[in-house]
Amino acid sequence: ASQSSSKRWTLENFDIGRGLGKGKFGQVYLAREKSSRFVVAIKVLFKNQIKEAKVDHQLRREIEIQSHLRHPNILRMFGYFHDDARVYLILEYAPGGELYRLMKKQPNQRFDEPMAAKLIAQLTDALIYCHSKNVIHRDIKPENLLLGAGNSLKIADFGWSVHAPSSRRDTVCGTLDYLPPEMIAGQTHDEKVDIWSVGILSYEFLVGKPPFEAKDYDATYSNILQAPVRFPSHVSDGAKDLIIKILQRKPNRRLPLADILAHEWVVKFSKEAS
Ligand SMILES: Cn1ncc2ncnc(NCCc3cnc(NC(=O)Nc4cccc(C(F)(F)F)c4)s3)c21
Repeated sequence: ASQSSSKRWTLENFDIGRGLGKGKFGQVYLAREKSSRFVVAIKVLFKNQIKEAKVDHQLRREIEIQSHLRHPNILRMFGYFHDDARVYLILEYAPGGELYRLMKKQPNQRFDEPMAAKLIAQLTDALIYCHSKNVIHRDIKPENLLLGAGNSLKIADFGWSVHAPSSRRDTVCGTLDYLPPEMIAGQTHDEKVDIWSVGILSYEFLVGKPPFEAKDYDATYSNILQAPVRFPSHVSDGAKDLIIKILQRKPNRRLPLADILAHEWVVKFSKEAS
């Protein structure tokens, strides 16, 4: 396995299987390395699209950051290779697929407290590890969360990750729902942006939609900056207490990741079989 990070891979080393999903920049395929028969996922990115979007520096940073991360709740990147038109990311295969698909299949399209707490604990554990390496993910949202064996959570796609602190220059693309006030206001930000995302996801796992969701970009933008968080009546007091302590607009007031793991609601429900 040591050779895997330095070895020169080519497409000929793999049998390519079914499509696993389609991203903005390319498709992901199930694949098997021929000599070892090891199953992986391969994400194919088109060089011209990467250049057009001026994100090649982000891709290089992702590959660099991912090659040093090792955690059970972070999807591994085993290596990459490229040909004249495409870049191929060799990734750990997550047999449970995308988390949001599992959530949509649940009754009321939301998780029960034991499942939600288990996912939150794993996500928090992975982020404690990232932050210990001075890496902030910055793009924690259901689309970037996959499920490994036993519905274990896997954070994927470090395409937006940076070393803290950072003052993002690239424009935000896609949904605002998971971004904290300081990022949408284009201010400097640090690893506490990921804590905010844990709060947003905790709400979404339990309610079925993110707290500041609105009909359009401007309404979402203003909700993130000033709207109070409102909870449906089925959300327990313990869960409400946790979410309110995380979704603090001032980054320094947010519950630190270690305190999220130690919160009584998380401790109580992440141990229960779901
Ligand atoms: C769907 N699915 N089901 C099972 C399964 N198993 C494994 N993986 C899956 N999906 C792929 C998950 C990803 C992991 N890392 C990624 N990285 C990325 O997509 N990076 C990236 C893209 C475009 C542009 C940039 C750039 F340039 F802006 F930086 C960076 S995507 C699976």
